[in-house]
Amino acid sequence: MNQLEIRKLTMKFGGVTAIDGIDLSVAEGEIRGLIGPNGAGKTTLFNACSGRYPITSGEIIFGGERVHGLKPHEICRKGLVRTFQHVTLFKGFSVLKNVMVGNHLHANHSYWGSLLRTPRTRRSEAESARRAREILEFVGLGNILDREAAGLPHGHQKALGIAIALAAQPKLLLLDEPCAGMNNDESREMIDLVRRIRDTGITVMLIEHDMKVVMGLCDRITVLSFGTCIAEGTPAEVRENPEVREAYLGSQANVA
Ligand SMILES: Nc1ncnc2c1ncn2[C@@H]1O[C@H](COP(=O)(O)OP(=O)(O)OP(=O)(O)O)[C@@H](O)[C@H]1O
Repeated sequence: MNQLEIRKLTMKFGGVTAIDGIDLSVAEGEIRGLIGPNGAGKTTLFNACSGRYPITSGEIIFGGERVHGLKPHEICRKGLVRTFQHVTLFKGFSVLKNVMVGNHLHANHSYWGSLLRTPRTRRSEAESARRAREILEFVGLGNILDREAAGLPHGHQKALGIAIALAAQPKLLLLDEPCAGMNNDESREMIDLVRRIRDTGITVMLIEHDMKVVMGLCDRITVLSFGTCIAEGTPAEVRENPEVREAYLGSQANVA
């Protein structure tokens, strides 16, 4: 079943058409890659799906429900959760606290409960800490719970960004360049993490410029160019597609 259906989506910024009538569907349980030369519209598509920017026209259907027009936190609560290319952490907080803040979205305590620290709130906070530990264990940061987020190496910051997103209990996770700026070892760990996330039943759509990562990790790939979808298929199909090769000619990226 398709979990995400984007129909005739158009996104305009003043005179610039960043997305021009795109149709795209993502099946439950797949890892989908979104690639394309600089300025193709990839980030704009993520921003549209997550409610960051209002859409100009078209529809975004998630789990059978229209989500365009909803606020970012409402979309997030429905299970469509994104990470950012540049990790946004609460720098002064510990690793654990960062994930607990992410958890808060689904926490089961009221404003007054938080203020008065009622027994129910304390139970709920303990549960939130337990879940945060579990998620951090899962992403490989279980041994640095008390470290301050600001001082973490790049690979760990990226993993923490994903842990925060996982705390929001996604059904579909949008990952913006998960391997950007990583060395080979960090990239390998990230690829393994994305696969394990999918194995827990979460669908993944990711933007990534590193073709080795995209081709090795994704079940299917959608290729954007100048705001339109020029190809979609398995990594092998996309690699052989002449239009895709043409779109990348002259750019630094190589559809290896
Ligand atoms: N907030 C905005 N205001 C004006 N123009 C924008 C805005 N966001 C994106 N654009 C324009 O929309 C087009 C698509 O940009 P977008 O960032 O989505 O591309 P991209 O495929 O993510 O590129 P990159 O790989 O370089 O990140 C570009 O021409 C960009 O300048």
